[in-house]
Amino acid sequence: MSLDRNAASNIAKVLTEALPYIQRFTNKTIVVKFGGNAMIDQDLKTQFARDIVLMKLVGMNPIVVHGGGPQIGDLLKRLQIESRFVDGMRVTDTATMDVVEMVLGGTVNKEIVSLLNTNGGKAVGLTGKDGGLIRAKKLKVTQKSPDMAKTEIIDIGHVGEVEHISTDVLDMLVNSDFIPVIAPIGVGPDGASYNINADLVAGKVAEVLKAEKLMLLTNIEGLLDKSGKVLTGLSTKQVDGLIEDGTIYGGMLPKIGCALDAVKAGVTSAHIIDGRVPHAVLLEIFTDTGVGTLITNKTL
Ligand SMILES: Nc1ncnc2c1ncn2[C@@H]1O[C@H](COP(=O)(O)OP(=O)(O)O)[C@@H](O)[C@H]1O
Ligand SMILES: CC(=O)N[C@@H](CCC(=O)OP(=O)(O)O)C(=O)O
Repeated sequence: MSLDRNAASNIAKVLTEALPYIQRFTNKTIVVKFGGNAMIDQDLKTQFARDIVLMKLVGMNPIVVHGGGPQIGDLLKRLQIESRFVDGMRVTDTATMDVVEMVLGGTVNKEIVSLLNTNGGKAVGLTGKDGGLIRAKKLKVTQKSPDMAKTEIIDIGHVGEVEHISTDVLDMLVNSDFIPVIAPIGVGPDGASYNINADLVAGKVAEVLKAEKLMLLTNIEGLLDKSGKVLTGLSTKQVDGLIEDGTIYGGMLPKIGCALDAVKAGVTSAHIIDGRVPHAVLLEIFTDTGVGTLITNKTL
């Protein structure tokens, strides 16, 4: 392919305009969570892969953590296994855990690895079991009793929370110019598998790697208020209020929770952005004001 002089000149202009942003983020770790809901369109997936490869080629260190909730849901349906969620977490019995491991560690992880590789990257896929990457323990979920008189612990099965992230395998891959692609499956001390919400894994990975940015790509413009306006720059107290009055519910609960935790733990900024927008990742990096919902320690 060869470009005419005008087109080449436009590209040169765009590239030089990108230079300050590239310099700002060179050698910085950027954790990108690719949500299952943002993963449904083939063109978007390819654009996502090209964005990540470009980030790597210009010297940033992208780490991909992926979800796959809708993809797990599809296979469960085909197998006629019922599924339900509590506070954004899938209740995971043993049969469901097998499906989760198959879909996240198998189909979805390998599809993203393959897309990154066919677009010029060097990606390696991992679950939390590989290299002891994610040590997990059972997540305890509490709920108010129907009469609201007491708080009860409810059992949602093989759902985990991150206890420890081992950076050894990630450091090794990043130092050899690989792009790690992480499926959110944790391992207990006895080798048991745990299903972990992908946002929570992305947040913890960003924390332990002291990432510059945590980007959570989803299927909505950002955190919205009741009238549908994108909210940004929120304090912890404001977020608590929005949870209490029901503005934040379901899958947005772990997302906002891990964004706040990551920033409190030293990640410079966390962003909830619309993965349905073409090149959402690059738009975030190359825009001063950012897109979607931004959380920084200035706002907490
Ligand atoms: N206040 C809110 N603003 C935006 N989305 C919200 C809000 N509260 C709940 N949600 C829901 O959270 C969803 C995003 O979470 P989820 O479906 O788990 O996405 P992902 O698969 O990307 O992790 C949105 O599509 C929306 O239905
Ligand atoms: C415990 C729990 O809910 N785990 C999630 C893991 C996948 C995920 O988080 O996928 P998204 O990012 O696409 O929602 C699940 O089973 O759906």
